[in-house]
Amino acid sequence: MAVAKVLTIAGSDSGGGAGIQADLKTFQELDTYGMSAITAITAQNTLGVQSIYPVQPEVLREQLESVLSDIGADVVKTGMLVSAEHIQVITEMLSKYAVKQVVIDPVLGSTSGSELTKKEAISELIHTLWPMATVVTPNLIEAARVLSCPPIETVEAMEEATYRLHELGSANVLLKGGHLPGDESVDLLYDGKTLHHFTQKRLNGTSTHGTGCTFASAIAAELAKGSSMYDAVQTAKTFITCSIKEGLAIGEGIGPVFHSAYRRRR
Ligand SMILES: Nc1ncnc2c1ncn2[C@@H]1O[C@H](COP(=O)(O)OP(=O)(O)OP(=O)(O)O)[C@@H](O)[C@H]1O
Ligand SMILES: Cc1ncc(COP(=O)(O)O)c(N)n1
Repeated sequence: MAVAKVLTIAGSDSGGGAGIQADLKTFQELDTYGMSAITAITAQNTLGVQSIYPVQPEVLREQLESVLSDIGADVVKTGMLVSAEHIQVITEMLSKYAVKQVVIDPVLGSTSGSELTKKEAISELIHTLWPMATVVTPNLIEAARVLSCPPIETVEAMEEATYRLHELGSANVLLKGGHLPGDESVDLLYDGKTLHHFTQKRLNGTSTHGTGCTFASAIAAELAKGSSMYDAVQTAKTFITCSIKEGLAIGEGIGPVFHSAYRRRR
């Protein structure tokens, strides 16, 4: 049986809501074959990130070499990148194996406030990996940090930021508005020509741990199956909206989204 293959390069979240675990669950729910290369092991739960143990860049390189030299990937998706050295390994391996589609979720920190990618690595990310992306999926905080601009708090400021982010060289920009003040969550997709708005009434669910990882992974899975960028984002939007609506009230802190909710929807 032919199957679309998706590789995530990200950190492990022991709590299972974000990172590698969220990515693999999402790939599976969308009928693709998921693989992983781990950048760091985090001890993490719904209350926050207790500790972070980066893997050596060489260990990351070996995982990528093993997977890409044998199985290959229709799409590679990245999350927590840790450091400039890890980013250098990733760009080198994506070039070596001529990976055609790359989804970059520029995870800089966790919602609970822990730094997941070092500040000094942002410039490496922007100058090397970012221009290789089929699509980048920053949230509003990440976008403001990458652009060194004031907080993005309106749809107009989001539009302006999207145009500026596109100048950094990715084929598409998907700016996520989950943190936008107001009663709508607006995401913008820009391919250098057309700007699309994906608007969703803000859901009140409090189990939102892993929304960003899950959303980017759903886009990656749909692209791997051959969808256009617009259709991939449309399906990913439905996937994340269902997952937030059915978010899980587990743990003492911010619960995870429910990755099976899209499959179980009526
Ligand atoms: N309360 C909400 N209601 C509806 N959609 C939401 C809500 N929060 C996030 N989303 C959607 O979830 C997706 C992820 O967006 P968000 O801006 O939360 O990413 P993120 O900040 O990277 O996620 P994370 O919280 O995992 O770090 C986007 O499509 C966004 O519109
Ligand atoms: C390993 C890993 N990757 C990404 C996130 C971001 O997810 P969130 O912002 O929902 O905490 C995380 N907490 N942990």
